[in-house]
Amino acid sequence: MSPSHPISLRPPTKQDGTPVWELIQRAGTLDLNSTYCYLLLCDLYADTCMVAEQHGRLVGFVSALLRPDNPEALFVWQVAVDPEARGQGLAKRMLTELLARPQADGVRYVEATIGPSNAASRALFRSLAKVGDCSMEESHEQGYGSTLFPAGQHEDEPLIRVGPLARRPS
Ligand SMILES: CC(=O)NCC[C@H](N)C(=O)O
Repeated sequence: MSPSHPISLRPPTKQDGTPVWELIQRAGTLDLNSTYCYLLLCDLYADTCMVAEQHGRLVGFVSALLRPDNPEALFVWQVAVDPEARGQGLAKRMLTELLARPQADGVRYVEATIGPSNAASRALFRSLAKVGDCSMEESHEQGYGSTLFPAGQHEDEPLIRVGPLARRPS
């Protein structure tokens, strides 16, 4: 896709569920969840999810939720960019715009689990920490170790925590 076509961002709707599933397949770097899971995220968690469209085609997706045990923490589940839309800062743009939503007003920490093979995501969160002038911590204890997955099926997913983010002026 030529970079000349503008990319627009918006909250998802349930109609995006299958195109998101197809995007995650194309991205090839994330756990492919069920179509139902993406339908549910796009429908019930739209306030903290984002889709990116270019020329009518889905090229980016972020799924996230406010942690039930700590509403000040936004847990970012997946960040996906279509291979043809990479190199334009789209992942950072989606995350930044997600954090700018009113629903994210109380967010002080951004969390995610990132495996060693997902260098792009790790760099994204390191960049978020730099822009936010805050720290990025990593915890294997609070993440999801490979032993929690079926034997040999998954790499470690240590928890990454960026924050504290500055409070936005009300
Ligand atoms: C931030 C991010 O994309 N994490 C991925 C977690 C996990 N491997 C998944 O794909 O759901």
